[in-house]
Amino acid sequence: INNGIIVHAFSIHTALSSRSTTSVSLTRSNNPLQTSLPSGRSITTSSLFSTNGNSNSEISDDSKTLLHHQQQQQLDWNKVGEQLKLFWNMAVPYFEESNAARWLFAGMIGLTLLNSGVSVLFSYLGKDFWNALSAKNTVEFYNVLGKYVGALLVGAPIVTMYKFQRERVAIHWREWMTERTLQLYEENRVYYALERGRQVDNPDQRITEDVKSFTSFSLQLFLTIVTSIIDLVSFSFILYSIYPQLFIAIIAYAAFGTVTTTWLGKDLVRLNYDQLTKEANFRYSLVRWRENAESIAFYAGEDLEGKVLGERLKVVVDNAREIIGSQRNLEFFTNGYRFMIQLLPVAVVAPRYFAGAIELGVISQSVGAFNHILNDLSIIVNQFEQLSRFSAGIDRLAVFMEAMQEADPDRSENIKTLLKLADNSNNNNNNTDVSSTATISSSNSGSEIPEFGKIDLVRIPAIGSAATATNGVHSTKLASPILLSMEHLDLCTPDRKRLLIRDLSLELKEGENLLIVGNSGAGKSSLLRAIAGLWTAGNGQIVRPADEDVYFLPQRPYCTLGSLKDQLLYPSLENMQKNITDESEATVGKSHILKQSLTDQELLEVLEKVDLGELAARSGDGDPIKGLQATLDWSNTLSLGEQQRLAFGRVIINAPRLVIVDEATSALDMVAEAKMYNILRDMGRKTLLKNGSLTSPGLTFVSVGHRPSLLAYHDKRLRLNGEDRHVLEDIEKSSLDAKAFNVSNL
Ligand SMILES: Nc1ncnc2c1ncn2[C@@H]1O[C@H](COP(=O)(O)OP(=O)(O)OP(=O)(O)O)[C@@H](O)[C@H]1O
Repeated sequence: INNGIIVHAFSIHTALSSRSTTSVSLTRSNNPLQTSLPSGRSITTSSLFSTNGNSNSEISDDSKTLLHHQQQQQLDWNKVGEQLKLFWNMAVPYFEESNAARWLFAGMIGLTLLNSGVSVLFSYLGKDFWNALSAKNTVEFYNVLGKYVGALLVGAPIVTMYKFQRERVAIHWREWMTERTLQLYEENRVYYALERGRQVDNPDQRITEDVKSFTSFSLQLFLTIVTSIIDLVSFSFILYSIYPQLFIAIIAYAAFGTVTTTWLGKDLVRLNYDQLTKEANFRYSLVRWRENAESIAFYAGEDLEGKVLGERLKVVVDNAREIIGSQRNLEFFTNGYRFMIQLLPVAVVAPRYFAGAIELGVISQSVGAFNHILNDLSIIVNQFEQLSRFSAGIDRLAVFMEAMQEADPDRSENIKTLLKLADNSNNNNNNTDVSSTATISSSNSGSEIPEFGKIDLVRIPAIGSAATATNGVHSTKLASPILLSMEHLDLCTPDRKRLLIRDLSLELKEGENLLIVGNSGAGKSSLLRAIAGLWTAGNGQIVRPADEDVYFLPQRPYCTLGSLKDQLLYPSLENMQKNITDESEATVGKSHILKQSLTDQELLEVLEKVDLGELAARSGDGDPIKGLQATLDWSNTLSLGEQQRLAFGRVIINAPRLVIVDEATSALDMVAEAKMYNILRDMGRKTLLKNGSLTSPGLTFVSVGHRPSLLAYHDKRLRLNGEDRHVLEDIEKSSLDAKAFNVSNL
């Protein structure tokens, strides 16, 4: 049918020519080289005829904020101003900050102007071409043909470079914006706050797809508007000079098209927004399945997983069906609207042609000019679907930016400065002084406990002035200083609905190791989260060493993507130990700089100490040094016990002052557990210096655990019994031998 309409348009063209004119094909392209043909050109109509396959169709999940925004996702003209402001705030920082951006952009504008110039040039050449042809003026025909070829040689590279430059800007902008967003996401543990606070769905999707479509479509839209304005001015002159009445016809037709399209497509914005979310939910289920493949296989849970996936797929497909239904309704109109463009100007001008007032070339030129102008005036008609997706994308990005800002209250209050300041506030979470940390935003609904505020977390700067650092051990003649203290600590869950610990005060000197025990759910791990600064809801104060001096050993160690060596150094980076003075220090923060420089041989000794001596050789097919560089899927390759021992190896390498151990030996037998704790205790031993003074212990640890055997390695025990009941007591070493393995002792 589509072709039929084109053929029909052809025959009209042929009929217009009183002499036998050659038929030419109709093209729809934004390529100005083609616009001289008596056909419709369109920068934008091509998108209407594309398959509308949503290339950026993904994203995810469910949250209150999301629902709220979805409800707002109707095409609402009052919202347009708000959206424009959001767009401006997110787009401007790039051009204000990056010099390269301004140059690239200027190049693109220059090429856009040239591109439009080529359009106009070909419009005139086209007119002459058709006139010569219809007049059978051979000399003039070959003359125009020659000019045509010359113009092609100049025009073709311009058109090519114009597109290339546009893509260059899009990639550069995307890189800049993704880096900024990632920086905001990782700073001050915002990624953790967002995850726990469940403020936004699928940040991964927002950082990848939403940023990408934001930058590329913004440019496309901008260029469409610029070329439309240039076209409008240049072709209006042409058209007006041909026949002023055509001008009035165009304005009326474009206004009619815009109003009708907006009305027909009003549901598409919301549907596109939903589609992004639903696609991502579907994809996320598959990722979760992959990540938990073994557990699901043990449970034989594939039926259930398959059912969940099937349900999510159905939701995706149902929404997609609604979208194509809406698109169909919209396209009934837009396709007809577009084909009318071919006929309308010819119908208006034809009587003058039949009367002999104008030549065929003038008709051809008027069709071209009419098409240009109408397309310029019909941006909304032609781009409606893309605009609706773009609008949904702007909203998703803005919600994300706002959530990142809320997750870290010290940040600037508006998106524009947020994006700009991201660079300057780099790594401020690694300050050693008192600093606020990521706040878990609460949903602020339900029964919050009103009197609780924020726990004050004080990070003591690393020793350096009062005592001398020597390989992670410092000496002092004074009594051991306090390493960890809590004062009147009240700890709530992040939603502030439950009080887990009330009025806890304790002091832990260097070298004094603390064991935290209590029933499941009593708040043991939560207390560790508060020490880490992950949970801040409550009252009171926690004083502890700076981030670079604290190391956390969770029950399930995280294995990073990378080599065996990367696993050992984690979270330090390999090159950090080699060159800590270069610019990398500025970008990765102190806690990622190793305090000691270790050779591969020394790393192998560390593996030996944690009973993983053969792991390197095994991974390197017999060559342990090669094994250190081996990259495997470590979390699925190593057993949990091996991963836990590897984590103790990390402690040796990272040489912290305070280690927080959260059931980190749960997968080990008693002998291995003893070995790991003895490593920690050895690192904590005081040594006698030549001047007669004792060094302070190099390492202190706080453990959470259920096993009675753990008592032997600790000096104090904190028993949490829920809410305001807790007991802190010294562990009597003398009484341990007999009771150590008696469960009731805990
Ligand atoms: N993000 C959260 N929001 C609200 N409540 C939470 C959150 N995370 C954990 N909790 C609740 O806080 C309580 C304390 O959890 P925590 O992990 O500290 O227990 P635990 O004493 O370490 O238990 P276990 O010995 O089983 O590991 C639990 O009841 C848990 O359900």
